[in-house]
Amino acid sequence: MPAPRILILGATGGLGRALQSHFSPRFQTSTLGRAELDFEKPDTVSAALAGRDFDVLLNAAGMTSPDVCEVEPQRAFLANAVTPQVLAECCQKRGARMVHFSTDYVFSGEPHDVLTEQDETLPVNVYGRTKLAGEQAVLQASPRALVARVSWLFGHFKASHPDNIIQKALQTDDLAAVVDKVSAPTSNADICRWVEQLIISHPDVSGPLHLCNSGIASWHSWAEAALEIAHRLGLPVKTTRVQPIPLASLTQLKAPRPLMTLMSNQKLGGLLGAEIRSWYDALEEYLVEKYQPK
Ligand SMILES: NC(=O)C1=CN([C@@H]2O[C@H](COP(=O)(O)OP(=O)(O)OC[C@H]3O[C@@H](n4cnc5c(N)ncnc54)[C@H](OP(=O)(O)O)[C@@H]3O)[C@@H](O)[C@H]2O)C=CC1
Ligand SMILES: Cc1cn([C@H]2C[C@H](O)[C@@H](COP(=O)(O)OP(=O)(O)O[C@H]3O[C@@H](C)C(=O)[C@@H](O)[C@H]3O)O2)c(=O)[nH]c1=O
Repeated sequence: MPAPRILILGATGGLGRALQSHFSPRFQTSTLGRAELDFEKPDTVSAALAGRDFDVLLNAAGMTSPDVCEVEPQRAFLANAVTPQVLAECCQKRGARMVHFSTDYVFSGEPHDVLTEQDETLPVNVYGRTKLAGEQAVLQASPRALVARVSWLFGHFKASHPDNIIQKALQTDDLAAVVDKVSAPTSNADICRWVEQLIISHPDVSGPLHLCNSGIASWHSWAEAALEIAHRLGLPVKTTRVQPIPLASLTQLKAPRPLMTLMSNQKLGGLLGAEIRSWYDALEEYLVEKYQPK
């Protein structure tokens, strides 16, 4: 079978840039940016895809700030649900496979065991509701699509919580992070490797699939882990200790956040035939690459 041609949407974002960087040296890859396809204009999708040759469409674009989605629900619905649906319809028509990225925020956050692909979804904010609507619309339009739910991303192309806390700790020892919110931090680089294996070795896998590193973290333990690693790497952080605070104390947030969204990666591990490494190991690798490049 010839190598699939890959079209990446959202290639200016954190995950999209990682996908572009991973796939472009290995596969024939192209991208469509906001100037060519505005996700708030679903009626332009068909024209934007015309003349594009691809076998796999990776959709990492969308309105990703829960707080912006909360105050712009119609725009969020267009970007996160309607346009993905039209993309899926186009993929289905041309026999292409769509990999659509979704989120742990489709779950309610109520106390629960680790969440499997079969567990009930019940988002608590507009972002989660529009992402869930997108999942359902994509799978209805293209049953062979893969809905890749990811959580708490980190990596080279966009600063996230560990980068922010390290930057703060270089200035001050007065740090706080939320302790009662848990999930699995996940490496963008690992997601790229998993997606490549899923595309090449599992062309028939479809439906929701949880793509996350192993282990559990709170925003607090994730922060302290990042600081301990940074300290070990010789960065002059002023502390490795972070004050634990409740999510309820972040009164500036416009969208409610779910508390417990830890997803099971058992199905992913079974498909790949390998243990999925822990978020801690993946975070350590990322910080070594960032602060001690070879
Ligand atoms: N970051 C995280 O922790 C998590 C992310 N996810 C999901 O993973 C995926 C990738 O997230 P992430 O990389 O963080 O996202 P980013 O916010 O970093 O990137 C979003 C991408 O979408 C594009 N985009 C946004 N609005 C539009 C629009 N109207 N038209 C065209 N393009 C648009 C952006 O383009 P531009 O540069 O032009 O703005 C950018 O390329 C998303 O589906 C997200 O829901 C799920 C769970 C956690
Ligand atoms: C981690 C953290 C964030 N914050 C603040 C910073 C920011 O304004 C706000 C939200 O932080 P974050 O952006 O990290 O969290 P959030 O917007 O909830 O991030 C989400 O992104 C979307 C795309 C997802 O799908 C989720 O899985 C999740 O990763 O909370 C704190 O005050 N303390 C903390 O410990």
